[in-house]
Amino acid sequence: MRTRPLKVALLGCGVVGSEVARIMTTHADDLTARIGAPVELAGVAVRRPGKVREGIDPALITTDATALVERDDIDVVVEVIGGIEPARTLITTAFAHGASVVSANKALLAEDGATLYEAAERHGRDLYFEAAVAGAIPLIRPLRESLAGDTVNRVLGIVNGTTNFILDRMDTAGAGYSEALDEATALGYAEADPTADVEGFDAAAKAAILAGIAFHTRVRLDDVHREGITEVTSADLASAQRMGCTVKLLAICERAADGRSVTARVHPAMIPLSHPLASVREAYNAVFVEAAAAGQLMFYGPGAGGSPTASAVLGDLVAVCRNKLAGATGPGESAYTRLPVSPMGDVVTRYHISLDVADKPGVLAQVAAVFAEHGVSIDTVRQKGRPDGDGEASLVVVTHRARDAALSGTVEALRKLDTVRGVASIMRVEGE
Ligand SMILES: NC(=O)C1=CN([C@@H]2O[C@H](COP(=O)(O)OP(=O)(O)OC[C@H]3O[C@@H](n4cnc5c(N)ncnc54)[C@H](OP(=O)(O)O)[C@@H]3O)[C@@H](O)[C@H]2O)C=CC1
Ligand SMILES: N[C@@H](CC=O)C(=O)O
Repeated sequence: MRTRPLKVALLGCGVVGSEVARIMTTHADDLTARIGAPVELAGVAVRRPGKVREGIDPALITTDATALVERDDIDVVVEVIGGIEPARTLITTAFAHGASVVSANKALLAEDGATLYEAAERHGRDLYFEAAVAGAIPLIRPLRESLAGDTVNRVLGIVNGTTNFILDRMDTAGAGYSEALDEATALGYAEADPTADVEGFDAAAKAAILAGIAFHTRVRLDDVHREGITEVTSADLASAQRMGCTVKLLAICERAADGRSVTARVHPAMIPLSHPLASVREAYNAVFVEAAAAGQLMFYGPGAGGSPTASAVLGDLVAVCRNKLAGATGPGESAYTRLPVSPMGDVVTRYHISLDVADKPGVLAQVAAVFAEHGVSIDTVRQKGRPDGDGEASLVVVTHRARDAALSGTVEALRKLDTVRGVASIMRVEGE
């Protein structure tokens, strides 16, 4: 057992960072035993130095994060500031000054992971980021290490706790959208700017990271088709219930059948209540991984919040410290293939479309003809006249599997029909 402690610089002491610091203190002996050397918190960089931070020696607090990562005695930098800058520069500076890095920063990894991977490799340091995807759930390491000998074909799941919490509250408790978002924010699930959650940016960043690692290629945030939950209404949830479904924000990353391209997308989708993802409640996440030899694997657990995320950070910290003592580094950048990312139009799935139409003879045939012209086959149709007798009816069409581009063409043509007064909602149907 080495007695000289490994020194850790903590960048950020908010929801996640404060829990990392707490566990480092309360579990110091266990961490020492697992690593083979003590770990010491050598400095904590924050924006507001005057804020009271329970359990943290005020002498460790600094607002000069750059000076902290430039210290030559720092062994590991834990970056839990978030955002692109200054996080990116601080991480690359840390590598240059001899430290390995543990980060929870999915936004940065999805935006510019290549720069970080390259800097880590050039300086012979570790970059670990288990906490960046799906909170406490071990997912990055299984993909990077356990499944390294297999071929992953699909990754599908719920990877954003905030939006799952909101949809769950709206669906099961009849809560309003804003009320549920406020609750998720108070519980520490939401990003500093919750737009990242509700508009799907956070899930898209995670999808980019997952697709990159799963398919050994490079997928950036801009490559991921993204739709958030801001347009999901209680009418959508009620419609889903009538179909024996619920609505979830899904991240879906797929390798094409010929193995020559990939797709990555994030959008709300209806899934049957019998599907395991339908019972993922509150801020929990769940991810299915389908691999050629392993078959289907499911990963489930708390997807957000200070303590679950700190668990993943601490797991990485132990691994990185062990590597450091062994004079080694863990698995690095795995983007050894260059698979193109296909556009959303190439995705094939099913759709649930709600239309407001004129309630008169021939309308159904007219609508059906538009679907047929675009090669989109209809599975079921449900028409309901309005009780207020305003001459309009609600028409719900569920399609068979079709290309997204064909569905977009269909909807565009439907909007041009005089008898179609409006397209109330379009939602993909997954998991059947
Ligand atoms: N919350 C969660 O459930 C999860 C979060 N993450 C990721 O973890 C990271 C941190 O998230 P979270 O803890 O929720 O965020 P918070 O906003 O709660 O904390 C951010 C921390 O960073 C500090 N900070 C911000 N800017 C600077 C700067 N320029 N220099 C020094 N310190 C700075 C803040 O200081 P101050 O305290 O003074 O304001 C604060 O302590 C993000 O990348 C997030 O995406 C990942 C998984 C789950
Ligand atoms: N805001 C994120 C936090 C964890 O990554 C979420 O809600 O999932």
